[in-house]
Amino acid sequence: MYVGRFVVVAPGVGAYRVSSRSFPNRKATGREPGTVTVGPTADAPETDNPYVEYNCLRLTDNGAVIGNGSHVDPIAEKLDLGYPARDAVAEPLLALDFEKDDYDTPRVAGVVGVDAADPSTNADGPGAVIGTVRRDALLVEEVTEPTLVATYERDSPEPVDFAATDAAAAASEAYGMDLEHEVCAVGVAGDSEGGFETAIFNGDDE
Ligand SMILES: NC(=O)c1ncn([C@@H]2O[C@H](COP(=O)(O)O)[C@@H](O)[C@H]2O)c1NC=O
Repeated sequence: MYVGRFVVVAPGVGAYRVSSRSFPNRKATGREPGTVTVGPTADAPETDNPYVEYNCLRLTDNGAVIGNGSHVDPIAEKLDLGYPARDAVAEPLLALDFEKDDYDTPRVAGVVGVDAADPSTNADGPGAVIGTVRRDALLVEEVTEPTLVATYERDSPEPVDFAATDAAAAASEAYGMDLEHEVCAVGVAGDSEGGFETAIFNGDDE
């Protein structure tokens, strides 16, 4: 099955995977501390598609954000400002809406290390929030078990088997899920000092 990009979050751990039919020549790169960017590899054909290069992971003092586009940055900014995680996810998703491409591609996002409703406990974790905006819906919810939402087919949050508890395992487990056209994945998990660890998996031949 092809589901496109997807997020998995659970309390204290999360992963984001790029799967792509149209733009497979991409990788995830940690360009600066606390930020991971998806972008083209050196051999990728040029494109003017505005949706294929973006920050897919941002760490804040109030939670870690993952997602499939430019909404990741304003979600991180709102967490930094102390917004409840539910609102930090919902507002940018609603403002930016689904992508204006040939597929009305939904935006998907997850935050780990948060309380959904009370910003004063955001940094204490280990809660998680997942969200998506589609042409027909805005869905944002707190989760207590591993939950997946994808751009296509599996486009409402649903429980998923996900065993990883650290960042490296989360990235490789998401990359290895039996869903077509895997490209790269990132993982994030709370660490023992109240911060986050992150990992990137660009496939076995990186
Ligand atoms: N975030 C991404 O990595 C991403 N990659 C592709 N898209 C969009 O989704 C469309 C379909 O891409 P694909 O055939 O690879 O699933 C693309 O034309 C582009 O508008 C993306 N936008 C949202 O998922």
